[in-house]
Amino acid sequence: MKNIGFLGAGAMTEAMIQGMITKEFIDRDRLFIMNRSNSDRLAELEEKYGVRTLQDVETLLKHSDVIVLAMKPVDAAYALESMEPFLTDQHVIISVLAGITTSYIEESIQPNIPILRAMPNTSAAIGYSATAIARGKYANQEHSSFTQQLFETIGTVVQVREEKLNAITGLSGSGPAYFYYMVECMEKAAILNGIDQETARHLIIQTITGAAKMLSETNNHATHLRERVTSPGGTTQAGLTVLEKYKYEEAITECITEAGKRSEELGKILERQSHL
Ligand SMILES: NC(=O)C1=CN([C@@H]2O[C@H](COP(=O)(O)OP(=O)(O)OC[C@H]3O[C@@H](n4cnc5c(N)ncnc54)[C@H](O)[C@@H]3O)[C@@H](O)[C@H]2O)C=CC1
Ligand SMILES: O=C(O)[C@@H]1CCC=N1
Repeated sequence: MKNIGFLGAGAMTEAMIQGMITKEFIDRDRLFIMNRSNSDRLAELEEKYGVRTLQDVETLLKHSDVIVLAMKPVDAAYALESMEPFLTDQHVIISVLAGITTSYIEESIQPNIPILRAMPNTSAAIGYSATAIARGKYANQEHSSFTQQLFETIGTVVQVREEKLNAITGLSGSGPAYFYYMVECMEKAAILNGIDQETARHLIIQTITGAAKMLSETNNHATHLRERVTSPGGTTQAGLTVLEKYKYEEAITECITEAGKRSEELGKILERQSHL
């Protein structure tokens, strides 16, 4: 059994540890978390999940076989630099950082350390992440399998080629936020139309959950399911016509494309800074 150390105690780390603990993938005392500065946050995670928290990178690396990079992409260069003196050929690194390539990480640290890049999402907290993983050049099948097993404790996993990961980040890494935004808009619209917030919230959540389950459990295509809701000349058609008028498809396409481009940009910014 391996020990897992997290650098970064933010939203994504919390979602991952919550999922792993709930699914009993690993004993709590095999999880080590460190943060750059916020000791209140570490105390909060320790209290909530019974995980072990640490203040310095040397101790974290000493205790961990697998290191999960979970700071903001902009903080990655400093994090890698601080890890470098304490890394050994026994470590495996898993990065969930948007946009940061495995080759950037490989070049920043001593050679031959296996790097896996993963893009989960925050639904990891309840075991519903959609995670995509790719391996860097020093990672082998065994490393991929371990990483897959790890992320399967917090949802589903697909293995992809690394060049797909920026687009996937825009799609499913950021994806939950698009649905939350839609729910926010639907709640506001419901209230505007005289429905109280509590009733609206219940109806919307059940509707979105039902639609997701129809997609996954009936295996029908979204187009077919949409058509079955849409009676000719009925209410749905009236609503969808407005979405078309406001270029809904174009908005969604641009949203996912831009998010993916931003992922690529985040990686490039760091690479440029490192070459300065
Ligand atoms: N939030 C999300 O939905 C997802 C986030 N990600 C990726 O996960 C990473 C973390 O995202 P969040 O948790 O949302 O960010 P966050 O801002 O909530 O947390 C990042 C944490 O890392 C800490 N940190 C910074 N430098 C550090 C260092 N050198 N050593 C240790 N800790 C350090 C910060 O103090 C902060 O608490 C990002 O790179 C993001 O691209 C990936 C998938 C989904
Ligand atoms: O917004 C972000 O940059 C991160 C990456 C995917 C989801 N959240």
